[in-house]
Amino acid sequence: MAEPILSLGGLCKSFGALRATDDVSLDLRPGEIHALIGPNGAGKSTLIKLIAGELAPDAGHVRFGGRDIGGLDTAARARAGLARSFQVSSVIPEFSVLANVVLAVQGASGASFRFFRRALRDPHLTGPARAHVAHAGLRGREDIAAAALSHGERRRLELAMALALKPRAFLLDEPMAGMGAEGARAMTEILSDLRSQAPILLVEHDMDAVFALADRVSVLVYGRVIATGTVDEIRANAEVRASYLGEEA
Ligand SMILES: Nc1ncnc2c1ncn2[C@@H]1O[C@H](COP(=O)(O)OP(=O)(O)OP(=O)(O)O)[C@@H](O)[C@H]1O
Repeated sequence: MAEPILSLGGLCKSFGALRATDDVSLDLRPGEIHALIGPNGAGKSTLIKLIAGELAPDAGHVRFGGRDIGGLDTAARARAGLARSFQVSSVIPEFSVLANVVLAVQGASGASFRFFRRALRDPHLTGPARAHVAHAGLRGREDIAAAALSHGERRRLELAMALALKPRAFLLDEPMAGMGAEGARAMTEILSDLRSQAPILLVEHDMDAVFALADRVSVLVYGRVIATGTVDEIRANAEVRASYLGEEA
């Protein structure tokens, strides 16, 4: 089996007396979508923050690309290839889709922003930017101002910008949130393709999307992983059904 890109071992985080993360160990392997599900307050967002470096664990480790990244701050983790999308966004609303992605490509290359007009004509920047736009499902929307995009398209733009960082793994916190059925279906297709670029740790409440996408699912309840398995295994798991999915699953 391929070496995991991301692995968590014995992670713990308490807020006062509350154990939000309780001895969590799981991993993310190349090419997969690993979904993290669980009831409200189960600790999903806390876990994502521990991985991204926004919170420090009380115990345990986060390994990424074969090394312990516990000592790295959020920015250093992002530079190392851990892409966290849909939370912080540097989209410039007045700029076109392509210009926003060109800026992201330019930023990722470490170049200065002074010659932005020239950047928009530089094929070394526009070539990759157009490819990221296409991968994120926005082909044909390159010249539209970001401000004019629908909510779902804006998320796709953020994905395109995240791709510019050449991520080695995605942490996606509720990418379907606030989308209608059509938007969620489109995003499901995009994420399905995206896993070939970099594996995805996906926190999502939309169970249709999770069951359609996930190669593996981990179920968090009260900060603990109560089960990890394929979609079929998770649907058949009596403890999961009792504590989370209910009988309709
Ligand atoms: N900064 C904080 N200080 C105190 N308690 C916190 C803090 N952040 C989270 N919690 C608590 O930790 C628990 C886990 O919260 P978390 O947001 O990680 O859950 P979640 O699974 O992401 O929930 P949801 O599905 O509703 O987004 C909750 O009981 C929450 O109230």
